[in-house]
Amino acid sequence: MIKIARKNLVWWAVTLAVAFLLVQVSCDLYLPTITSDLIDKGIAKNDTAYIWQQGIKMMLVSVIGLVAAGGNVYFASTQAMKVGQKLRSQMFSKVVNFASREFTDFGDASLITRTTNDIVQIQNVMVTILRMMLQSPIMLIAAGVLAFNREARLTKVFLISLPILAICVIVIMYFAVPLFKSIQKKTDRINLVFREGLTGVRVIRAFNQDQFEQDRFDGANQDYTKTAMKAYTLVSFMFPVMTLILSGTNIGIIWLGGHLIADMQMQVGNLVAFMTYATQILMSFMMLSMVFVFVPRASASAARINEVLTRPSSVSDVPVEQQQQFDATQPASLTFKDVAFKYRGAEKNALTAVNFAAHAGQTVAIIGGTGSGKSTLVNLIPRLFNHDQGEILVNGRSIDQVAQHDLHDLISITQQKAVLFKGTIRSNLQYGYEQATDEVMWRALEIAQAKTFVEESGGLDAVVEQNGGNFSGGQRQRLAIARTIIKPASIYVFDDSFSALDFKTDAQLRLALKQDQQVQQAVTVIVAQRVSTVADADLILVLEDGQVVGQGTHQELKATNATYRQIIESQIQEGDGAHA
Ligand SMILES: Nc1ncnc2c1ncn2[C@@H]1O[C@H](COP(=O)(O)OP(=O)(O)OP(=O)(O)O)[C@@H](O)[C@H]1O
Repeated sequence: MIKIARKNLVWWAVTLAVAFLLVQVSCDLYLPTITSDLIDKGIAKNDTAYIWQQGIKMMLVSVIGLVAAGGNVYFASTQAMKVGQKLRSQMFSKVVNFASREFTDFGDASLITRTTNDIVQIQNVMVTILRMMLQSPIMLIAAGVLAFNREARLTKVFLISLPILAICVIVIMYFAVPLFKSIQKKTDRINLVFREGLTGVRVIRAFNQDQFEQDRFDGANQDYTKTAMKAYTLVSFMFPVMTLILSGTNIGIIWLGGHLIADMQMQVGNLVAFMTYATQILMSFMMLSMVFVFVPRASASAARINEVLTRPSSVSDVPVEQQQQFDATQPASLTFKDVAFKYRGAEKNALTAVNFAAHAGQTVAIIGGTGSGKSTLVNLIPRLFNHDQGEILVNGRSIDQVAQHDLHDLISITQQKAVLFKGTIRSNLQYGYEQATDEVMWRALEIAQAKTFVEESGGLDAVVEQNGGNFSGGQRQRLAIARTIIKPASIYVFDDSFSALDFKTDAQLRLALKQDQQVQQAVTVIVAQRVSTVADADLILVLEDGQVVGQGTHQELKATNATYRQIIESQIQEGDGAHA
C-alpha cells in the first residue's frame, strides 16, 4: 500500500487535502466551545446581543468547516481516482508484455479482477486514508484534551466506555478482516467461471451443459455472497454497538454532570460542550477502527497488484549495452541450431534437437501429428517462450541478443486461432502496418482469397465485431492471413492457418503468396496437417513427439521417410492424399 501510495500520489494535492482537513477538524473542535459560551454567557444571562454575536460566529465557523470538508473530499477523491487510473494503466502495460508463462501463472480471470476490483479497493481506501485515517486520530486526541480541560471529573466515564468499545471493535475485526481478504479470491473465482461460460457458450449449448454451467456459476456466486454477507453483517454490528455505547456514555455524563450542576460546581454550557466532545471522541475511535478493517483488505489488494507489477517477464531483453542490432543489408534467413524446449512442469521436452536453415524466398513447412510440437516450434521464433537449449537465428542474429521489439518488427505471424479486434476490416488489416494503403490491403485480401467476401460485406470499412464474431472461422482466418501479408517482414509464419480452407483455395493462396514480391524476399514458415499444403515447400520438417524425424523435399521424404509416407497414406485413405 505504502509503495503504491508513494509512487502514485501527487504530494501537493495530498498536502492540500490534509490542510483542508486540519481546518475542518479545527472548526469541528471549536464549535462546542462557542455553544458552551452561548449557553453560559448568553442564554443563562439573557444577553441577546451576545447570543447574536455567538450565533453568527457559530455560522461562520460552520461554513468554513463545510468548505474545508468539501476541499478535503475533492482532493482526496480526485487523488484516489488518479491513483486508480495510473495503476490500471501500469497493469495493462505490464500484462501486454507478459510471456505465456506469466499468463498461465496468474490466470486471465485473476488478472482482470486485479485490474478492476482490487484497484477499486485501493481507490476506496485512499479516500478513507485521506479523510478518516488522518482525521480520526487528530480528532480523538484534540477532543480528548479539550474535554479534559473543560471538565476533568467527567472524563472518568471514558474509562468504562472506551475499553468496552475497544473490545467490541477488536472482536468484530478479528472475524471480519480474514473474511474481507477471502472475498477477493472468491471474486477471482466468479470471474473465472463467468469468463469460461462466455467464451465457451457455444460448446455449452451444443453439449446441453447449460444447467451444469449455471450450477457451477451459482456455486461460485453463492460462495462469494455468503462470505460477503458474513463480513458485512459483522461490520454492521459496529453501528448499533456504537450507538449503544454512545448513549450509555451520554447517560453517564448527564448523570455525573447533573450532580455537578446541582452542586453548582459546573455550568450547563460546559456539560453540552463536554457531551459534544464525547460524541466526537467515540465517533473518531469507531472511524479509526473502520480504517483498520478496510486497510488490511486493501493491503491484500495492493499485494495482489504489486505481485503483477513486480513480476519480471520470463522473456526479457539483454541489457541495452549488450544488445545487437539487425543488419538491414542482410537477406532474410531463419536458422535453428540444436534447439530444445520443455514446458515448465512437463515431464519431457516438447522439442528436442531441432536443426534447419532457410533463406530468403524459401518456404519451410512443418508437418506432424497433433501435439507433435509444431506450434511450439514456431512460437519460439518471436520468443513467446524462451528456448532452453541451442540457438535460433533470424537474419543472422541470435534472437536472444536483440531487442524483442526489433525482432517482432521482422516477424509477421498468423496464429493457429485467428484473432481479430473490434473495429473495421481496415483497422484490423493496418494493425501490423499502419501505413498500408487501400491498394496494398486489397492486394493482400486477394492473395488471402478474401477479396470477394470483403467486397460483399461492404469493403474495407465493414465493421468487425469483438473477436471477429460476425465472420465465419474461415473468413477470420483469411483476414488474419491478409493482415500477416501486409506487414513487411523477413519471416512470415502461418501456424495451421490454411486448415479451414478447401483444397482449391489453399492451393490458390499458396500460389499467390509465392508470387508476392514481399514474400519472395522473406522466409515463409507454414505449419500444416495436410500433405497437399506442404508438398511444394522447399524444406519439409516432419515432427513426431517433439523430434524432427525427417527433413527434405516432398519427393525426398516420400522416398525415404517412413513417418511422412504414413501421413500420406493416412490422408489417401481419408481422400486428402489425392492432392499430394
Ligand atoms: N502451455 C503449455 N504447457 C504445457 N504443455 C504444453 C503447452 N502447450 C503445449 N504443450 C504440450 O506440448 C506438446 C506440443 O504442443 P504443440 O501445441 O506445439 O503441438 P502441435 O503439433 O502444434 O499440435 P496441434 O497440431 O494439435 O496444434 C503437446 O504435447 C502439448 O501437450
